Amino acid sequence: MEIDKAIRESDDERLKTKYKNAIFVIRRALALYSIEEVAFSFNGGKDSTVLFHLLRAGYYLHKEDEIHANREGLTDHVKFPLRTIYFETASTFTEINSFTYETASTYGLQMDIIRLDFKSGLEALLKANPIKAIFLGVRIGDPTAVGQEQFSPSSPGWPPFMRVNPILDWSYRDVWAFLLTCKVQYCSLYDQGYTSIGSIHDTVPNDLLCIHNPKDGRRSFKPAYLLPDGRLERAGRARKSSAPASAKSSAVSNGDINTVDIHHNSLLTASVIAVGDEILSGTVEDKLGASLCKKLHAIGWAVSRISVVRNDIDSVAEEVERRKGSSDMVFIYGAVGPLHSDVTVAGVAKAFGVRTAPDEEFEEYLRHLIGEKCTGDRNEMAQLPEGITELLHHEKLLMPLIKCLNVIILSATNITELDVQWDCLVELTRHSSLLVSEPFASKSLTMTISDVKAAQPLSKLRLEFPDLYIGCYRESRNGPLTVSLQGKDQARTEAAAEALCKKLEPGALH
Ligand SMILES: Cc1cc2nc3c(=O)[nH]c(=O)nc-3n(C[C@H](O)[C@H](O)[C@H](O)COP(=O)(O)O)c2cc1C
Ligand SMILES: Nc1ncnc2c1ncn2[C@@H]1O[C@H](COP(=O)(O)OP(=O)(O)OP(=O)(O)O)[C@@H](O)[C@H]1O
Ligand SMILES: [Mg+2]
Repeated sequence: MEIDKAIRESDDERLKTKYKNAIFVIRRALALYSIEEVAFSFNGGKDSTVLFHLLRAGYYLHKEDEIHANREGLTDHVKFPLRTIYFETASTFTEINSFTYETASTYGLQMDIIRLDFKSGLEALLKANPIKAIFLGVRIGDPTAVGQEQFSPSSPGWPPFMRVNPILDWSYRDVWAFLLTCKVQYCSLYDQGYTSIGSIHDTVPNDLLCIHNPKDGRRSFKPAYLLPDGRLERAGRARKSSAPASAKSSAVSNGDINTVDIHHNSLLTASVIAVGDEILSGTVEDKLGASLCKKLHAIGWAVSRISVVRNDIDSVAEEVERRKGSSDMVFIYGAVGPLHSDVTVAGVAKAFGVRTAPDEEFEEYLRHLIGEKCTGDRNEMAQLPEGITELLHHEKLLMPLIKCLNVIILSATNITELDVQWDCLVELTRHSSLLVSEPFASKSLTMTISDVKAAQPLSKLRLEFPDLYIGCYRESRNGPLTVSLQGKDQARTEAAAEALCKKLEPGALH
């Protein structure tokens, strides 16, 4: 079997391991389900092309075992019997379409072309066929991989089947190592700078592969397998899902996968998460949370929640998962480092459903900082969430800041370190408008009247100024009551202060 032979003859040990594991998953599925009960979801993309050849190899090996044939007994051209499903839409690239059809004809695939959306199409397919498991070319780092394992039942609300993901743990580099080692055909778009292919409406060649010809000013693109950093595979794709709370996601073709075009007029919200058993036991007092709130407020951000969680991956993951969806930005600190209790980075990875993987760039920084003690694969600190991490460098920082989509991991352990990291962050994100927001216009009034007397005028004020935040606090039960008025419009805050003064009896204001 030519695929199996090509991998066996290769000296790429990593590829061999990935291949072996994927074949194991495929053979496991073929042992669990009959051929009529499995299907292969093929869309002509690079990942499904890899999966297709793995399935051919896996099926061949499975068959070989099943009939106890010697190698001569089975020819290389064992017919591929898996039902293959292709969801075709009007917005599919013609190159993808023709590659899919050509592959089907070359290998004699029994292909079902479905022209419905995924869910309805799968419902119809399952009604008409006894399918129990579907092979997919989903990889960790794909947005759709969140929470998936090699065998994952379909989501609630979807028709029931097992999703089988043999290449879930493959990296971008592994995919290209496989396609090139096995010398198999792939869709021509990948030779034109496309690195991940969606619909014609949301996909462009990856700018990181762009070459400018200085003579005629023309742009051309290098092939996909030359992309130096696989984490930027989706840089040619428009961002869709998981946009932060009030951020308007935008198509990105500038190579920065994490760029988010924040809508300036809306109120931006942040969550702050501290990680530390010692804070929860009262051994250590958390000062960073309050400082971060002050800093965020000063640049016009509203902090919607500050929480403290235990040094435990699941506790961190659970909190980050909740906050990353409800806030525009999440700031997390504590438990960053190489100790057993330093679980923040892993927790963030888990919240995004990605694994942690060694980051060469980060490792280089660590090497400078801690020298040779920091060795390749044993260096836990160099493991960062794969596919979603951006390192923010600043000359004043010994280590770059870690940004995972809308979560910023701060390594500061005290106020002085936090001040430095914060200033660098603000400076770094100034031009990308990441943190830019209208500052708050605030006004404070101190009143000497009782809460009972203040209640009614304040209630009325709230109805008149629903666009403002009206807060009250007192430093002691018998002391004065401070009313704070905050909004994004100076004139409105002034007007509210004036309106409140009018509502109060003379002398009530301090
Ligand atoms: C065979 C197959 C099975 C799928 N099963 C699920 C599922 O169980 N749950 C789910 O949320 N999405 C499921 N999807 C949808 C994908 O997760 C995802 O939305 C789609 O592949 C993304 O394509 P897009 O980037 O073009 O939107 C399935 C898709 C296919 C093709
Ligand atoms: N239109 C479709 N028809 C059939 N299967 C699909 C379709 N879209 C996605 N899939 C399944 O989902 C998997 C993941 O899709 P994804 O777009 O991430 O990968 P790909 O298309 O194979 O490669 P690329 O990342 O280069 O686009 C595919 O490998 C395939 O199994
Ligand atoms: Mg694709």
